[in-house]
Amino acid sequence: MPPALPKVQAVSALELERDYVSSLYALLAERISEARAHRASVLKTPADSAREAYEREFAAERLAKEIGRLEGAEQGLVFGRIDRTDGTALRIGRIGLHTEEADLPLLVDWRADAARPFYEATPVHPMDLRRRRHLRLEDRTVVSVSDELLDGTAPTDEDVVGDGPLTEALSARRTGRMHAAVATLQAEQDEIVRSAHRGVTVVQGGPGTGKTVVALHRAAYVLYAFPRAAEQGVLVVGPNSRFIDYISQVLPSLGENDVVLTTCRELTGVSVDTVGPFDTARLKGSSGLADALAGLLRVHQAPAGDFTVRVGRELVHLSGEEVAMARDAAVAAVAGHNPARQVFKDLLVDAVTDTMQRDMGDLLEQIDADAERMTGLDLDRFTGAAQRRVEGAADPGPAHELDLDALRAGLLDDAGVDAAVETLWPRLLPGDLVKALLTNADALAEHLPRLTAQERPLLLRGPDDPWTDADVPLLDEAASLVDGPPERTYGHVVVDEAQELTAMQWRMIVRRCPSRAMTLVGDFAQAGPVATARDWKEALSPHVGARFKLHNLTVSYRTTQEILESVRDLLTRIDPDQKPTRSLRSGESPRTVTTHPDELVTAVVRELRAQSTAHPGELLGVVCADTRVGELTAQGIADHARIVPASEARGLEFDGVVVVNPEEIITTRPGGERDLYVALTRATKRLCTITVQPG
Ligand SMILES: Nc1ncnc2c1ncn2[C@@H]1O[C@H](COP(=O)(O)OP(=O)(O)OP(=O)(O)O)[C@@H](O)[C@H]1O
Repeated sequence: MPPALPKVQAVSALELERDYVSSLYALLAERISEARAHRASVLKTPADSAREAYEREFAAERLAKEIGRLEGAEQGLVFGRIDRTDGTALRIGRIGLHTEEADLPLLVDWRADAARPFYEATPVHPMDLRRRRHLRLEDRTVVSVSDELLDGTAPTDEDVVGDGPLTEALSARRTGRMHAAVATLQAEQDEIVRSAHRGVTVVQGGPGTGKTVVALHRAAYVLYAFPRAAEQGVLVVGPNSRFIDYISQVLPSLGENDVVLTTCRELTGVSVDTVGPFDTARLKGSSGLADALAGLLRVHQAPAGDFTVRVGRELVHLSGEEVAMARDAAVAAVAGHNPARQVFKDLLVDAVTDTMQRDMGDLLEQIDADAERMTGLDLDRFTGAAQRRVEGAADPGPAHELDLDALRAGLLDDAGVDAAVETLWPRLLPGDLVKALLTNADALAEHLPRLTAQERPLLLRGPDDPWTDADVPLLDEAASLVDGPPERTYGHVVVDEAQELTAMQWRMIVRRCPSRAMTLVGDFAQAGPVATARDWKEALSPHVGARFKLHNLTVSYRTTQEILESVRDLLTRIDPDQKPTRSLRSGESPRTVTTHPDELVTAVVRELRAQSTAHPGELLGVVCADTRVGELTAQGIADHARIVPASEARGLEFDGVVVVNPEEIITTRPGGERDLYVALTRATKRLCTITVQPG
């Protein structure tokens, strides 16, 4: 018989918390209806001018965001409570809630400084806490509480010392969508999330060590704690749309809807749906392509030569030196070929008017001098005095002065001048620049001299070939060279699975983050075949030198100890320097099933059936070689589990995973052992590998 007392304690603590939490929900509902009413009244206000209409829209949009923020926080609104040794208590939740009457907030936002001890206090450093309490809610009701006593005192009637909430969170069933870990963020994660460091933060760690958790909570923290960065916006970049979908609910559930979540492919708005061969993609990812595009651009910026333009009946000539001066000044004045073209044109027109003025002056002086020589009269004085007598006007100045402003304006509008400028400095489209490089073997040879003769043809394409994935960063590079820096930049950029980025993709990302405030998380042991860097230094040094702060996460919250052990040899092969990760969890030993090639699908179905019968409701994933997806889908595997091509498995997780034909995963893409390592580390509970025995 369990002792009666703890049960009574638990019920009373639970009821106490239930009352408090329901009053918080009532307050939240009030805030939401206030915001809705406010928005409705703003929208009803008549606007007498365009400006007023704009202001009204702006206010309504701000209120819509506020409503979204409040609604987003509804699920699991409150999850913690800290009791200080001075007897005061604070409730910790997804957002803060205050009333004017109360001195202390009724609910403290998890990112507020006051909430820090909830994450960081330990029995060794209790941070003036007596107790940390976790609340678990279902819908809007507290269903359990669990306390940790931190000051060494013995539990009293009001404490409920139970199973760790982290263990509970980790063993919960997966849903196919990532959830916020805000209630159980661990101290080593919290330290990174809450760091005051504004530069580049790098987080590395093995599979399941919470890198994505840290990245997303960091994004939410930045929005809360760094108002300038928040104002400029936060961008989160992930490896593919499947992953973006997987993480898409985390930030809204933390009350943050204002983050742009995207992939490199979608960042530019160029639409592509073709993936090129790996060798080509890897070459296109190298930074040499940026130099090549810049080099090729210079060919289109008055590389040499003089400039002659017809003005009326005159031909005006500028020397090669004058043209070069205008070119250098234009390039220095403004970023982007097309904007600089305008400056170049202005400078040429200035030079033309100067030349005309000079020539005209010379000509008139020559006429004056000839006339004086012949007549002995000072013609300037003579004509000036005569004119004054006629008009009664003041001295109009030297007779040879031109109306320079009118001349300049006329030249800027002149089609002939524009055509002459166009031959020296043509207007360009970004795609034209990329095509000019990739469709021309001579341009490739000239601008990519370091590539071997075998490599260069891999880059050649036909003028009408569709753009591929690997062309997107080239088009983006070309856009920045041609039109100047991107219009939309961000105050903070978060990159997940950052090991996947090529040098050209890094350039794309960094270009959008002028402040270089970034949180980058990844694991180079999981790098795919196109990744160009082998470590953070190589990836980041072109952009920030050695100025980045590196954190290591060493505890896996996903993968069981047994699974980690089963991939240890593989890890040593693909990344011998990587420190082994330890897991908080243990579970079943991974299993291997061997089957005949013709029986592969049957074996997969049998395994999935067995798993779903033994563990109903659990989320199952089948990871296979990309080339195998079609067959498994056609055979109805998707009725039992999610089918994930190995190339898109990074970052995802399932309760149970079936890895289909590891040999095939290894051989389908270059560096396939890394794909296999990723595939084998996706399960939270159960891993089964189905191998094929030839013949
Ligand atoms: N503090 C935490 N509380 C609860 N769950 C956590 C915590 N930290 C991590 N997890 C869970 O552990 C799992 C793995 O976390 P996450 O996906 O962030 O790891 P990762 O390092 O990004 O993995 P990968 O290298 O495979 O991309 C997720 O289900 C996540 O929710």
